[in-house]
Amino acid sequence: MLEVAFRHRFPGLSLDVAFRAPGGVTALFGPSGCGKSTAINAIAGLLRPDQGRIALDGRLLLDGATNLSPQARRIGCVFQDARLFPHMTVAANLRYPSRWRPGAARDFDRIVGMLALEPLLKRRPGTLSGGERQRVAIGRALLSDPALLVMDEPLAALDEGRKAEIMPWLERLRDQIRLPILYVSHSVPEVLRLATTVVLMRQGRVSHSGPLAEILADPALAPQLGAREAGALIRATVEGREPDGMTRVATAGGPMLLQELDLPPGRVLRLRILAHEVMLARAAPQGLSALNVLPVTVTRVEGGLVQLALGDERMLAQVTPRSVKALELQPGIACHAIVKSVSVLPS
Ligand SMILES: Nc1ncnc2c1ncn2[C@@H]1O[C@H](COP(=O)(O)OP(=O)(O)OP(=O)(O)O)[C@@H](O)[C@H]1O
Repeated sequence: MLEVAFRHRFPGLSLDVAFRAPGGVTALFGPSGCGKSTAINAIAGLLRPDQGRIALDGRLLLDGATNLSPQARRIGCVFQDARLFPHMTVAANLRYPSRWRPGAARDFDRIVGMLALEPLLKRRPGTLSGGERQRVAIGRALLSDPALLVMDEPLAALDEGRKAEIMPWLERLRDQIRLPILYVSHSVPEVLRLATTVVLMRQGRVSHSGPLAEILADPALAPQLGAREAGALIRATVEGREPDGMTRVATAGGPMLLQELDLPPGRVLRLRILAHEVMLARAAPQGLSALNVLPVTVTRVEGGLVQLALGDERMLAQVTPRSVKALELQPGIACHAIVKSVSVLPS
């Protein structure tokens, strides 16, 4: 568990940042200039805030009397620009952290294998692609034997192809190494794929934080995430294949049909249902082409965004203010959510 609380004043911005990051991937999300990099720098020991307390797994990194050096904090950093040493080979870059952490050398082969760095070892950073450089930067951060990895927009400088190349490595870090990661991003798709917890920042402050699914299903937070991205993430379990090839899944609100998925029964998935792909009806609709109609109860209405309870999960529907009135949508009203399209994310 990372515990962060600090204040710092820059000429144009006063920061007052407080949050906790449990295990898994915590995404620090917010508009440009809100203070995300400053928070990362304070945690990594690259900036001393005016005041504050930062602790990692109960180990004090910073308070009025303590200010551990970046090396002593056991935090591996990966930035947007890989920040490799240009005059050193990839192997020498990777071995660099073992100067102050001799134990890290033991993990060299394992991490080189995991990130498929073997073919790059003799090359210099200038000869690598952006994606390869980031993979080396991730390897170097892991070889410092960190207790936490902080990544400040590690994919921002890469094109879509290179991003797609790196993403599975990040998922492996999360799922196989189980290293806690603090991940700064502007990108909702990245956050959706990687994060377990989200910390939303605005103008130097944390406005909200919580589990990813909870943050996504909060209609009041949709403007901060981007209106087009408003929508929920719900769990589903593959049940089986229908005779026409469609896949039947179980959700908290009952069964749903998805396009053909080559996945065995029992596999757990996450379904991304965008608010503008959901229509609401007070009576059970008949003669619809949409396949998925789920019984839901309205839990909140914020403007045109309606939060719905689907069993113990929450989803969102985007409707017009006129429909809110016409359907008399208010908390407690039972209705039917017609889901026009769903995208499937791995669990
Ligand atoms: N060393 C500094 N001196 C003065 N102001 C600074 C300094 N570092 C950052 N700032 C200011 O503090 C604010 C927060 O910057 P920060 O880099 O933390 O934002 P950010 O959320 O990471 O932005 P981005 O997403 O664009 O990287 C900005 O207004 C920035 O100009």
